[in-house]
Amino acid sequence: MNQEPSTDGAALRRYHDPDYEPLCATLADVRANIDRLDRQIVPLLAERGRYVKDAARFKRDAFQVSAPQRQQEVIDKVLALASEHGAYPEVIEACYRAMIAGFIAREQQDFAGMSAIEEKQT
Ligand SMILES: C=C(O[C@@H]1C=C(C(=O)O)C=C[C@H]1O)C(=O)O
Repeated sequence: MNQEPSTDGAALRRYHDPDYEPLCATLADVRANIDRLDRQIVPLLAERGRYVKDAARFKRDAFQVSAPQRQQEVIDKVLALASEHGAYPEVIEACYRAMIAGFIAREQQDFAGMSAIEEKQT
């Protein structure tokens, strides 16, 4: 029978690593911290999305909206940050690839609803 874990009981397992320092006494405490971080992460993603929207103003076509070279730069940059902060690199890469795909889909929609500004002749 599948059952969700108890949130208020004591730990049921331990890590073999003798240096592992537990963070929380209960799963409820773990989840309260995850919820606290999610409340910080989502507003940051909303702000990131507003900058992605603004980026569309500077582009000529769908290829420029996609900007694959910049995408790779972002992945490389966040993998370096992951290493600096001890984050799981495969999780960070998967999150960012999914996130950028979502942002580009939105940016393509935004782009389609814009009109070009006539360029001044010099
Ligand atoms: C925001 C941009 O547009 C797109 C979105 C990106 C992102 O979410 O980081 C990166 C490159 C582009 O695919 C940009 O060109 O900088």
